Amino acid sequence: MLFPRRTAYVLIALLAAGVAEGLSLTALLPLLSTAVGDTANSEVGRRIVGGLRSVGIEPSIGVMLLIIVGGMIVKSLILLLANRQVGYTVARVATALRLELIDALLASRWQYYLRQPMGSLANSVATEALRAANGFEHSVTVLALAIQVMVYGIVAMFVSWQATLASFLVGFVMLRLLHKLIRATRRAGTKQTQLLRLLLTYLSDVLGSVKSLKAMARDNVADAILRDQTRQLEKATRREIMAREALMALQEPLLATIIAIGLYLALVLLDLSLAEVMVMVFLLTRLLSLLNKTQRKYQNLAAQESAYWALRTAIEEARGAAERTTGTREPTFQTGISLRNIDFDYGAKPILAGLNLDISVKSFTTIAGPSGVGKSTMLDLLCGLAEPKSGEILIDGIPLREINPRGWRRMIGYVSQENILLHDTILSNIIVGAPDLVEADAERALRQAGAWDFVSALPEGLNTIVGERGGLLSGGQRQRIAIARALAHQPVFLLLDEPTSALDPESERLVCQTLQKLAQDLTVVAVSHQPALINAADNTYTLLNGKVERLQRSSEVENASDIRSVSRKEASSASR
Ligand SMILES: Nc1ncnc2c1ncn2[C@@H]1O[C@H](COP(=O)(O)OP(=O)(O)OP(=O)(O)O)[C@@H](O)[C@H]1O
Repeated sequence: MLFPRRTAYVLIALLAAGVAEGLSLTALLPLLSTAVGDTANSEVGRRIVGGLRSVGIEPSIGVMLLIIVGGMIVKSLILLLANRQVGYTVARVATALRLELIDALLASRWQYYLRQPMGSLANSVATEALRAANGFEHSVTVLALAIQVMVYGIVAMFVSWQATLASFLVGFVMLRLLHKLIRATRRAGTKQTQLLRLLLTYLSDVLGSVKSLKAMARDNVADAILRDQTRQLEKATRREIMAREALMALQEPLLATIIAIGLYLALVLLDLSLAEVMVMVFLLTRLLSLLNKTQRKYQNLAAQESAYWALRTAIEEARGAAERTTGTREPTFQTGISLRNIDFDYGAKPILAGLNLDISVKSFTTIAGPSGVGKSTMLDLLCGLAEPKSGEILIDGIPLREINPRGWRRMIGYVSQENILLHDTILSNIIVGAPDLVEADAERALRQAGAWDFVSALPEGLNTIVGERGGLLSGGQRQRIAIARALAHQPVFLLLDEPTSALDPESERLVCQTLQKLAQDLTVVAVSHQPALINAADNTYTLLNGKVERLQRSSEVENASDIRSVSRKEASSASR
C-alpha cells in the first residue's frame, strides 16, 4: 500500500463525510412525514421525532430542513478537505514512483543498465508514473464511494430492510452482468501499457539516429514502423473507450428496471406509507447510482492499473540487479594499479584472458588495439563498472572488490567514447553531479582541456546552451568539454576512451600536452589509436587476444596502422 497514513486519513475523512450525509438524510423521513401529515404511520419517523424531542429540539419543518442542509454542508466541507488530500497524495505517488525507478536504475549494475532502452525509461517516468498515480486516485475514489454506498444502505435499512436487501441483491446482479466490460477495459489498458513502452523505446532510438537515416532518405522506414505501432495503440484505446461507453449506456436502463422493481415491491407488496416510499425512492436511486459510479471508477482503475504494475516490475527488476557494494575499505592511490590474470567475457564471448598489467601512479599509459578487442571493457574494469570473471584488480595492493566502489570512483576522471552532453549550459555540463564545484573549477578544467579559448569567445561564454546531446557544438568542442568535465573535480586517476578522435591536430597537440603535464601529478590511462597521443605517453600497450603487449618504441609511431602492424607482429611472434 502506498502512503498508508495519508490513505488512512483520506478514508477516515471520507467516512466522516458519509456519516454526516447519512445523518442529515435521517431527517428526510420525518420531514416528509410531517409535510404529508402521516407521522402516525411511520415507525421510523416516530422514533426520529422522539429522539429529536428528547434532546430538546422541536422537529418542525424548518428544523428538519436545517438539519438536512447543515449535514450536507458539513459533508461537502469534509469532502473538500479529503479530495484536496487525495490530489496532493496523487502528486506524491507519481513523484515517489519516478524517484524509486530512477534511483533503482542508477544503483543497478552497469551491464543491466546498458540493456535498458532509454525510451522505455522515459515512458515509465512520464506516462506510466502518471497513469499509475491516476490509478491510485481511482482506487481511493472506489473505496470512498463504497463507504458512501454502505452509509446509504444503512440509512435505507432503517426505512425498509426488505426493499434495501432486494435492491442490493439486484445491484449485485447488475454489477456482475457488467463485469465483462471491466475485464475488457483491463485488457485494453494492459495492451496500451505494452504498446506505449514499445513505441517510446523505438521512437527514442529512431530520433537518436535520425541524422544518418534522413541523410540517406531512409527515415520513411522508421515512419512506417512508428505508424504501425501508433495504429495499434489507437485500436487498444478505442477498445477501452468502447467498453467505457457501453458500461455507461447499459447502466441507465438497468438502473431504471431496478428502481421500477423497488417501487413495485414497496407500493404493492410491502404496503409502505407514502413518506416512506418517497424516501425509499430517493435513497435507492441515490444508492444505485452510487453503485454505478463506483463501478465506473473501478473501470477507470482497471484501465490504469497495468501502468502501476509495469512500473513496479521495472523497479523490482532494477533493484534485483543492484550493484553489489560489498567493498567497504576507503581507497588510497599511492603506488599504482595492477591487473592480475584477468579473465572477462560477455556471456559466450571471451574478451580478456589471463591479462596482466601494472600501471604505476603519476604515469601516462595508452592502450591501442583493433576495434572490438576489449579496450573500453578494460577501462570499465578499472573503474569497477565491470567485474572480472577471475583474477584480481589491485589498487595499492588491495583487491578492488574490498574497496568502497563509490569512494574509488570519486577519485576517477572518465571521458567516454561517445561525448553526449546534457541539453544545458557548458557550465552545468562540467559541474554536473558535483554540487561542491564552482565556476572557477569549470574555468580551470576548460583551460586544461584546451577549450577555454573557444568557450570564452562565445557570446554567452560558460552559460552557452549546448543543445540536445551537445548538438550545437562541433565534435571536437564536445570532446574537449567532456575532458573538462572529467578534470573539474581534480581526479587522481584519469581514464579516457579515444579522447582526441574528433580533434584537429592543433587541439590534439594541446590535449596531449595537458595530459603529459597532468601525468606529473596524477595517473592517466587513455585508449587511443592516435599517434600523437601514443607518442605523448610514457607507456603504450596493445591489446590483442585478451592480453596486453608492451609496445617497444624504437622510433616515434607515425600512424595508427603502424601500431596495429607492430602489435600483430609482436602477437604472432609471441604465439610462435
Ligand atoms: N555490454 C556488452 N554486452 C555484450 N557484448 C559487449 C558489450 N560491450 C561490448 N561487447 C563486445 O565486447 C567486445 C569488446 O568491446 P569493447 O567496447 O571493449 O571494444 P573496444 O576495443 O573498445 O572497441 P572499439 O575500439 O571499437 O571501441 C566487442 O566485440 C563488443 O561487441
